[in-house]
Amino acid sequence: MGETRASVRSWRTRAPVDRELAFSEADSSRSNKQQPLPGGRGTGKPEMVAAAGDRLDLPVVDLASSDLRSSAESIRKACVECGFFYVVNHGIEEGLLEKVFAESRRFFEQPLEEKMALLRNSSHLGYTPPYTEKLDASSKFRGDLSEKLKIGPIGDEGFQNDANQWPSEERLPCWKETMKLYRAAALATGKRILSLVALSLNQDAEFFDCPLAFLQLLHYPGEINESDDGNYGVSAHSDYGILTLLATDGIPGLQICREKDRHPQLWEDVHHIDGSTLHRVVAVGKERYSVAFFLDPDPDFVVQCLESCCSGACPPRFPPIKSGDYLEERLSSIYKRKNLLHDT
Ligand SMILES: O=C(O)CCC(=O)C(=O)O
Ligand SMILES: [Fe+2]
Repeated sequence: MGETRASVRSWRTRAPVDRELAFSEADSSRSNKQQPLPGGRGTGKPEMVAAAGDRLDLPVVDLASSDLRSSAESIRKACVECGFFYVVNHGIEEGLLEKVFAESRRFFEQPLEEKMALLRNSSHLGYTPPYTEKLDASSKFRGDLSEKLKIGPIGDEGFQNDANQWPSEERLPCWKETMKLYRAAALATGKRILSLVALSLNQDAEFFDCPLAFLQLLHYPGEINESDDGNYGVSAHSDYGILTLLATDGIPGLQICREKDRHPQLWEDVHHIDGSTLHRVVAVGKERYSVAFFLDPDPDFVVQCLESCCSGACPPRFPPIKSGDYLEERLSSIYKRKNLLHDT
C-alpha cells in the first residue's frame, strides 16, 4: 500500500490556472544533468537533485474528457512511471479553494495556545505542532518544520465515530462550513479519479467503494533558524492510503523521488503546473501552505495484490493486510519513534 498516490495540486495563487494531480511507483530512466549533493540535505544519505532545466514533466489528466479509457490509460502510465500526475478540470471551484486557503491561514496565524487546545488526539485528528513528526526516521533533525491540522470523517457526513476537533465558531466563523464544503467537493473528485484508477486496473468503476477521507491543512514557516539549515518542511515519506489530492499555494518545495531504492537517490522538483511516490517538502525560505486530502480504504478492507497485477512470474510483493491495521501502524510509528504521542 501507499503506492498509489494522486495529488491535486496548486490551486490557489498565481494565475489561477488549470489544476493538477499526481500518483506513485517509479521506474524512470531520466538521468542527465544531475547535481550531486554529497551528504544529502539532512540525512547523511547520498542524494542528487535534478538540475534546473531538467524539468519534471508529469502527465496531465483531464477529468472533463469523455474518453474514459484513454484517461484510465494515462493514469495507469503515470502511476507506473512516477506516482504523481496533475489533474485539470477536476470540478472544484476556484472560489472554494481560495476560501480553504484563507481559513487555513487564519487557523495557523492564531497564537500557539489556541492551536494547542486542539492537539492531536488518539484518533490522530487535530493539531500537530512543528517538530512533532519526523516522517523520515533517518533525518538528523529533531523533527519536521511544518505544522498541521487534520480533519477526519464527520458526523454530518453520516460517520458514526466523529473524533474531530474544531476551532471555536466565535474565533473562526465559517471555518467548519468551509472545510465541510471542501471535503464534499474533494471527495466527489477523488471518487471520479478512483473510478478511473479502477478501470486502469481492469476492475469495475465502483471497485474502490466509499473511501474514508482525511483533510490535512499544512503550514510551512518562511524563515528558519540556522540550526534548521537543511531541515525539511516534511521529510521523505510515501503516503499511506489509496490516493492523495494535493492543493498548494504555488510556493515550490515539493520534490519526488521516483526510484527510492536507487543510490544515490534522485530528487526532482514538482512544479506548480507543469507537477505513493517517495516525496518531501524542502524549506525554500518562503512561507508555504498546502491542503492534502487523503483517501483511505474502509478499515476492514483487506488490501492485497489484484489478480490483474500479479502472475506466477511476478508474485505479490506484500502479504494481505487489513487497511485499518496498516494505517494505525504507519500513523503510530511517526510519533512513537520520537516518543511524542500526545494522546488526549
Ligand atoms: O505540502 C505538500 O506539498 C506535501 C504534503 C505531504 O506530502 C503530505 O501531507 O503527505
Ligand atoms: Fe505526503
